Amino acid sequence: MMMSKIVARTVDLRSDTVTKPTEAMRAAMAAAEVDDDVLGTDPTAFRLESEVARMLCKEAGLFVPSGTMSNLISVLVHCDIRGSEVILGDNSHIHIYENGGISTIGGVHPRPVKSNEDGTMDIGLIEASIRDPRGELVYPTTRLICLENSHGNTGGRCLHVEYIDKVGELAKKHGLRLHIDGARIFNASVALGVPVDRLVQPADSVSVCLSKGLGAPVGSVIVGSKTFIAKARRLRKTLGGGMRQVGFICAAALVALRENLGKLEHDHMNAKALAVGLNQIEGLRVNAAAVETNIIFFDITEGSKITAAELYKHLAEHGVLVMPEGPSRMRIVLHHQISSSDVQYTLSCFQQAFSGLQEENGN
Ligand SMILES: Cc1ncc(COP(=O)(O)O)c(C=O)c1O
Ligand SMILES: C[C@@H](O)[C@H](N)C(=O)O
Repeated sequence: MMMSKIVARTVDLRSDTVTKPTEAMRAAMAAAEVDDDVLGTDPTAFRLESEVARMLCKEAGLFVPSGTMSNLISVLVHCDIRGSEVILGDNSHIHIYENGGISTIGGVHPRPVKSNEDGTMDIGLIEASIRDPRGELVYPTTRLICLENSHGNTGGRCLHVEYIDKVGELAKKHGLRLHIDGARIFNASVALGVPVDRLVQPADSVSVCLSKGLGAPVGSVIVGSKTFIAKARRLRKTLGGGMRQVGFICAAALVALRENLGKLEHDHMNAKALAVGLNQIEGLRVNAAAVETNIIFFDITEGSKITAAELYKHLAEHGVLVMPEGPSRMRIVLHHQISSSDVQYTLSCFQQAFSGLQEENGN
């Protein structure tokens, strides 16, 4: 009878969304002061919204159940007139991983521009994509530009403050708004050594995920002007995102902000160490130099006798969980619940897979 292997250790590298609440978060949740957030009287939600707005130097904040909803609300508030169009990266999370919600729910037309390998879009291409108002009889109307920082699908690359400033100037020149999908904005801030408020200074709105690298169990906060946030609050209710005693989950997010912001740099160091180690394994290809934050994409190279399926199975059997991204491509995301020892263990599992499995395949 085939005995299933007892997994001695689990190293969950699928995403930074997989973290479990810490004891401090659980204690804060249990003790949270709560009230009805739809009626605007949950004191812990207000504390979290105020803290995130303060950190990003924006007038106000709004707690939202997910990053997807925070992006949807932000785009729909900025593009509240029929026929609106948003310029965004063709490899951005909003364009790829949010079910086209801005169009299917919001009726907003996407105007995708090529996402470069560093997560940027060429400024010239952005400007060339802005609709000429003289063609308003036939064209959609450009109203918004969306950036993503750090940029998930290009491997957690950071958009530099000079670039964001230039896009902000372009938006202002053309009377457009700028939204930043800042699901991992704190990762970018730490990696660049730029204060987070400076990094988002030109943005009219930012969505910040607390449930990613910061390790909160749930939630995002949108920040922007008081007027913008008032409209966002109403749209949140329309979308069913207005919840009652959210103070329970906001309390955990406050702990995450307090306790985990300082751990992001260690996540980045772990990611770099793992990327360098993986790149030394024959049969794997990693652009270790491009690993700036907590995300690693790697490919199984041509000629490697090991398939992605075999590697995935071998890793899973040893408790290492990664995210398949294609026939020969996978993703690893580091977070505060991955230790340096986990990194070494993971590397040894990869090394064993390539040496062990390739022997099995008669290499
Ligand atoms: C860059 C980026 N934006 C937005 C989201 C959406 O966040 P959520 O999963 O909370 O909807 C994610 C991932 O989940 C993301 O990686
Ligand atoms: C896959 C994507 O939706 C998610 N934000 C992640 O990075 O895991």
